[in-house]
Amino acid sequence: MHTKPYTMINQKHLDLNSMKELPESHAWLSLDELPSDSSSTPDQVPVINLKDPNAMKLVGHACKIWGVFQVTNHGVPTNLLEQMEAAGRKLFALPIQQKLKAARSPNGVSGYGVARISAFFPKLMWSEGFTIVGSPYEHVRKLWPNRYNRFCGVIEEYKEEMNKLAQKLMFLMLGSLGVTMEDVKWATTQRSCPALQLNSYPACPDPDRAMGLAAHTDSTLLTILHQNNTSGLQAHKEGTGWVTVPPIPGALVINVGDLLHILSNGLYPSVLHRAMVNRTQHRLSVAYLYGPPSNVQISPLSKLTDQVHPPLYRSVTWSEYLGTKAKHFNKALSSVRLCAPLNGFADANDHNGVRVG
Ligand SMILES: C=C1C[C@]23C[C@H]1CC[C@H]2[C@@]12CCC[C@@](C)(C(=O)O1)[C@H]2[C@@H]3C(=O)O
Ligand SMILES: O=C(O)CCC(=O)C(=O)O
Ligand SMILES: [Fe+2]
Repeated sequence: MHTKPYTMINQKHLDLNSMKELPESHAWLSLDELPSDSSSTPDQVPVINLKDPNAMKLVGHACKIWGVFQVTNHGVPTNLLEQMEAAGRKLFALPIQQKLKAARSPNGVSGYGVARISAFFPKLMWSEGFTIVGSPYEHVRKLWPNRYNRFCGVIEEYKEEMNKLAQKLMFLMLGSLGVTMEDVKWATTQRSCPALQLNSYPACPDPDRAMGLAAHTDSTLLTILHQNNTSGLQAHKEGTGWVTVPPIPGALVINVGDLLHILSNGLYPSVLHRAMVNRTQHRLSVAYLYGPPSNVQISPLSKLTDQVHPPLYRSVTWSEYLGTKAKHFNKALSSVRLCAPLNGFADANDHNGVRVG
């Protein structure tokens, strides 16, 4: 058999860490399509100190205008963030054959694999991921048959801390809309079933033509993202375009997801975001995807609707919505929409298709 120019394990699982040039399967832009200049913008994603007495108002404003913001003084210990990052680094440093032992099955959610949204794009993304829903043990044991306890311990502790922060953020986000936690009983009484998504973006030989993770919105109520000290995350703002969300040591990025978009009757739009790659640095991120308990019906809060402001979305459960997202991807939100927007335009999320650059 002749030697291939890169390590191909199977069609979708190339060992990106060992590639010296960008294969066509991963080239999103051809050389003559490169954007000429990404003009810099003074518009910056808000950074909010959660100990600020004004935090609730600031969070509400950021959710309305951006759908994304960073938080400091969030209460998650820095050393836990470091431990989580180190654990992710160790996982992705394993040989590809080892990682594939914990591969996500075609219909499964947990495990190692390419971005789930890959199915909607003609090109592959320059990233690998590891998803954990529920207990991490089953999959992690396949990676380290004898030494899985430490990794799983970090995961459990991380989920615990992130859950506390997610509750605090829900309190601030809803509070800013004049909604109390009593109005949303499930938020305090039932436990949610969050997902943890570890993302790895190896250094890329041709970063201008590659895509780390294509533009998408999260299906969640909110997502808490930790990124290592390498930039790559970009958020889309109406009227401005793509804005880089710079890593700030110790800070966490908060995204508004589709379910909060629905719950807030469109007042807090879910943010379109993507991850770019670079030539020299390995980028890592860990997303805590927070949703409601899986079978609770989520619909626009009655406090936010009246005759002038009718509910814009029908009710859905998180599990139903994840199914809709898996099928319709960027059309999922508009597929549960009840009435057309007054201004006649489509949902802000309708245009996050194959466009890059
Ligand atoms: C609980 C969730 C939320 C998922 C699906 C499932 C597990 C992994 C999540 C992500 C993580 C990466 C982006 C996304 C778009 C993806 O492809 O997988 C997310 C998706 C969603 O927010 O819809
Ligand atoms: O790596 C990033 O910064 C983005 C990750 C992300 O959007 C996700 O996991 O949903
Ligand atoms: Fe995301």
